Amino acid sequence: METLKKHRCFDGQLGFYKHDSEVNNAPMTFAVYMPPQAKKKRVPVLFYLSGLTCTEENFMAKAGAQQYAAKHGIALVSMDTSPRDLGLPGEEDSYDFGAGAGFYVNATEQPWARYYQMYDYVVDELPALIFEHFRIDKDRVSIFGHSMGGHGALVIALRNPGKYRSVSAFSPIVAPMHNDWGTKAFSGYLGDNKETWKQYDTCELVKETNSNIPLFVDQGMKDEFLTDYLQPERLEAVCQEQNHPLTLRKHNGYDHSYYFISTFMEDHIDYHADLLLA
Ligand SMILES: N[C@@H](CCC(=O)N[C@@H](CSC=O)C(=O)NCC(=O)O)C(=O)O
Repeated sequence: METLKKHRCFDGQLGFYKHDSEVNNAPMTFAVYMPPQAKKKRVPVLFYLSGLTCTEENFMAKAGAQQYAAKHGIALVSMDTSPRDLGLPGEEDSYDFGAGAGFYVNATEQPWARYYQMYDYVVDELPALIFEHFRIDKDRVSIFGHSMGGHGALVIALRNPGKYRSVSAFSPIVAPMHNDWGTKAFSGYLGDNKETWKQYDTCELVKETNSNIPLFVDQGMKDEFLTDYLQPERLEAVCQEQNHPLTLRKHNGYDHSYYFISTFMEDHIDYHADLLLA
């Protein structure tokens, strides 16, 4: 693991790192914020999954989360949204597929399958690396994310009952099987058999999961992607039908940006802190 840069931040330390990912067969970058409490003891950790086009830095630079993580004594981890610079055909052609758009799936289609194993990366490989190198309590782990990363966080929590203490999302893509972002990604990474897509679709998983983990979601009602890509009404309907616990807060006037995310970041960190520090 190579340290790229470090910054003191709210009396803790924010570091940017690079390592050779075994599951992705490629170098990956990630960031870790260690709160001041970690100087003396192991701390819980909150993983953040970013949206389309993001690297690990968007969240650390724009979300304003470190001040709340420092207050509660929680570590934050963010990671790049895909491997990069692989030279694959089409890798850089669009913002919603290939580099910056891994969709947190394990690709099965060529040429992506060898490199785009982002589900396994987030669920297994990166946590193992983090637990080895940082003073973190591996039994107190939560997850959240934004947009494509909100989709990733919800899917990962629903598919891994007991692994995460809590999950939340800003403006998540809750039904990728039913919009152009999701169908483009899933057909490219997973192929045409839609049965294989269901394991990565939050609304489908709510019907099947053994997990009863509550879903905490914030959505801006002036979000430019609301109707065509985010479709929170689908999550509302399926959670009601399945009696799955959901808190969906709708915020008038807010868009899809990090201005929205930073506005409600304190609520999300407080929510996770309640469960991580219980
Ligand atoms: N049209 C834009 C789309 C990219 C975009 O809006 N990305 C969002 C996430 S969208 C869903 O996953 C984002 O978080 N951007 C980074 C940021 O710092 O705001 C484009 O072409 O870039």
